Order: sequence, then C-alpha cells, then structure tokens
Amino acid sequence: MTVTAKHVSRARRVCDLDAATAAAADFLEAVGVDLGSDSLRETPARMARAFAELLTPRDFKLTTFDNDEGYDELVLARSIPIRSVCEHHLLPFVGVAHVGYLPNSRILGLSKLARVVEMFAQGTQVQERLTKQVADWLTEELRPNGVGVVIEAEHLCMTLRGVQAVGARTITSTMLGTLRSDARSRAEFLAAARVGER
Ligand SMILES: Nc1nc2c(ncn2[C@@H]2O[C@H](COP(=O)(O)OP(=O)(O)OP(=O)(O)O)[C@@H](O)[C@H]2O)c(=O)[nH]1
Ligand SMILES: [Zn+2]
Repeated sequence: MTVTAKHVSRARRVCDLDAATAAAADFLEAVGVDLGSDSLRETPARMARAFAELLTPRDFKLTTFDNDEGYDELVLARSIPIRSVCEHHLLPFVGVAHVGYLPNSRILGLSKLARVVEMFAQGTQVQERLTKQVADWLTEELRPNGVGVVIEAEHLCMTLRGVQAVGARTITSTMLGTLRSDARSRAEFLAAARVGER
C-alpha cells in the first residue's frame, strides 16, 4: 500500500495581536463598555487572542492511501462538529458537517475528513461557501467517484440578535460526481447522513 502525506495550509494574513488589542479596547469603549474594572481590564487582549484563534486556519497533514481493496462504496463521517464565524457580523455559527465520498484509486485517512472541515471553517465564512469548498477540495485531492457534504448550523447572528429566530438551523449541501448524478447513490448518502438527527 502506498501512503502519501503532504502538508496542507490555507493562505492567511499576519495577525498583529498588539494592534488587535488596542483596536478591541477602542471598539469596546465606543460601544459603551467601561473597561475600568479589574475583571474587564484584560478583556481587549483576551478578545484579540480569541478572534486570532477563531480566524486563523489550522494546517494539517493530509494522508492518503492506495485503495488496494478496491473499496467502492460510500465512506461517510457524520456529525463532525463545526464552528466558524459569519463574515457579516463576526458572530459564530456552530453545528455539524456530514462528509462522504465514493472512493476511486485513493482513500483518505479518516480523521482528515474532519481536518479539512476545520481548515475551511476557521476564518470568516458563509455556510454555502464552506460547504462547497470542502466538497471541491476533496474532489481535487482524491479524484473520487463522488463527494457529498451537508452542513447543519445555527447562526448566532440570526438566533441571538436581529430576527432572534431561536432554534433555527440552516442546512446546506453540495453533491458532486455520482452522488449528484445518480439518484440511488444520493439517496443512500442522505439516508446515512441522517440530516436533522443528532
Ligand atoms: N447566505 C448566508 N447568509 C448569511 C450567513 N451568515 C449570515 N448571513 C446573513 O447575512 C445577512 C446580512 O444581511 P444585512 O441585512 O446586511 O445585515 P443585518 O442588517 O444585520 O440583517 P439582520 O440579521 O436581518 O438584522 C443576514 O441576512 C444574515 O442572516 C451565511 O452563512 N450564508
Ligand atoms: Zn451573521
């Protein structure tokens, strides 16, 4: 079995924590938060570190294997936790991703299905783009017979504030290859993903 591994990373800009801390202090003052008390004094620096953590994509090692056994049925990781930040309000959206593929000549180390979701989730995002990026990336890297990605998420910008649609969840999906063109494969994927169930 041939194993290949390579380092995968997304482009990013340099994060200046000192500048972010000063800006966070200005921002909090401007929205009326009094930073004078002991418990709030460090808040701008914490806020800067927290956003740096949420917005910086994490690299990972992509490991793939030869599909020696010729396994050609669905491989699906369901309920992969996701957390991301909506690019309109900078508020989190959280939920789960169900990611599957129909192997061709290469199979993916299983944990990498969760790693790729995490890599694209980290940063500012919209759910539709995140869904498609994961599917396109798997297609590019594995040349599989099909890829399916479903994301179910709660956007705090629409549940905590604004319209306050408490409990609303948004479902997005991208199906490619056989999972898009063949109704039976697609139905099998959706049945295994059990969208809406925990
Ligand atoms: N399509 C899409 N929209 C998103 C996502 N995350 C947040 N949004 C939406 O982005 C939109 C931004 O719209 P605006 O009208 O400019 O923002 P707003 O005035 O704060 O809107 P309200 O949330 O309705 O108060 C809102 O409708 C959000 O619900 C996402 O992942 N995908
Ligand atoms: Zn938002």
